[in-house]
Amino acid sequence: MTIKRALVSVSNKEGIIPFVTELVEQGIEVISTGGTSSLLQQNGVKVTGISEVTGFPEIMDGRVKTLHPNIHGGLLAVRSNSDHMKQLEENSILPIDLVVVNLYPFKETISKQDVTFDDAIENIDIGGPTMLRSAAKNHQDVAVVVDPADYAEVLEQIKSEKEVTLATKQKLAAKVFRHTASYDALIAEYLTNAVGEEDPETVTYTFEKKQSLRYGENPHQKATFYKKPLASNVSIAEAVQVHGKELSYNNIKDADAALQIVREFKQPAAVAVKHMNPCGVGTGETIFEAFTRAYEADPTSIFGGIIALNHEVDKETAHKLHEIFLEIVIAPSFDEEALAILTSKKNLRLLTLDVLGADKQDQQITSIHGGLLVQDEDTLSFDDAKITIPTKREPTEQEWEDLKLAWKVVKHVKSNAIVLTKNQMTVGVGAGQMNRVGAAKIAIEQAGALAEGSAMGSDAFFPMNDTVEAAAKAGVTAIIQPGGSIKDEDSIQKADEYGITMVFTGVRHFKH
Ligand SMILES: NC(=O)c1ncn([C@@H]2O[C@H](COP(=O)(O)O)[C@@H](O)[C@H]2O)c1NC=O
Repeated sequence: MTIKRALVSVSNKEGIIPFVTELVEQGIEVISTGGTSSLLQQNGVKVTGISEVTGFPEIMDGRVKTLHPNIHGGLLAVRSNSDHMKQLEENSILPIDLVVVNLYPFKETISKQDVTFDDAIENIDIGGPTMLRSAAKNHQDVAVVVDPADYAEVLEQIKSEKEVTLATKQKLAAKVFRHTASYDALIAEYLTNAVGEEDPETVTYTFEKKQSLRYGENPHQKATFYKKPLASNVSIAEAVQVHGKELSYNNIKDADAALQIVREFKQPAAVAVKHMNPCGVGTGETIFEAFTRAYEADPTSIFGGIIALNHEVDKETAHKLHEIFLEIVIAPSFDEEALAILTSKKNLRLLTLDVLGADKQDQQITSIHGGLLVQDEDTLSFDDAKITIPTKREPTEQEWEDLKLAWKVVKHVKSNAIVLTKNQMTVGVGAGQMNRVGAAKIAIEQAGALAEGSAMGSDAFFPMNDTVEAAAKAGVTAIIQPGGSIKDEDSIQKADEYGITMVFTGVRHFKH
């Protein structure tokens, strides 16, 4: 169907002048609203003002300008329905065949630091989505363009065929409903937060495509990486890749895990992650010291690992990183020499991110088959107020340091989790076991001789005293765990028997 009349009303005016100029050159009548029409006319493009069509002025600061039967009748009439066409005629309404609309910048408005509630509300577009929806519903007869990136294709078709193909109109309509749904989702989220509704009856999250991925967890799985529209937290989605191969699906998940761990530390810290679990965590006076410890924690598992560091990478650290095969190094920055050293590895992915930036309390969304689970993120770290020491012996200063490290790390290890630490590094990590003593045995075995004099962290309480027994036999001298088992007394007695000091945190850190 030949395109004879178009309606153009855009907030993002990028590319609109040449596009509409060409539409007019194709003999199309263009109707336009206030700001859009002024811009076009100033640039010599002849358009019909919206009020000439509606017979109404634009009122209430633009709240009502296109919301009129002369517009929506022209958009919604089914051209093959003789009744619809008769009604158009009876009411002197002319059909509109092409709609070019993009919306008030709600996302950009709410991302401003000093945005007021009134400002946000005023940037909720009403007339725009209404036209988009009318046109998209009637896409068989009407072409609808919401994204300036589609101007070229639409123009090309109009120039060669005087119309837009049904296939393109269908594609554009689907894009419109994705767009309006996403637009409304952001408004819903903003208002839901504003009124403090914590358990809404429906959730409508929206995410924007960050990149297509070559494949998912395995090569036969398709995958895409989507990000939140507004960056509020320190996220791998906001990291800048300065070198190396494209990130893979597994890289993104592992880097996210590494980031969450390294953010636990203010002093220089390095984290090596494999398959979502830390295989080595080290802290130190310098980032070199920290990374050396993270490496020595488990020189085998770090191979092919993801490294997150919370301070700038210097030359010395870069040399050390360069010696190993790694997938990713993520840090706040790399100094010039470090960058020169690390970029000599063609495939090594280097990412920069303000690792220690501020985070908002966020929600964690996990998908299951047929549903979603939503919870607050586990942001609790060390809660001094809940700490008790039920054993006879209290930790020494050194033991406290080791215990705190074990507690910070074990929180990020898949349950059941046991972590052994000693002198600012992890020496054993037992992850994802179906029983706690099994996780302890793995951590102890990995630590070998380093288990002697180490501290043990457990993500949840000990249901029996067998883990304390295993720890004692390996030479562990201090334990930190939530407490709260009905058999706590057995574990306390066992610890006292071996002279082990035990700290109860009163907080559990399951991670499934
Ligand atoms: N209220 C209405 O009737 C209405 N009709 C179109 N708009 C929006 O007004 C904007 C364009 O305005 P202008 O052409 O005045 O710059 C577009 O983003 C469009 O989506 C409207 N504004 C908001 O609701």
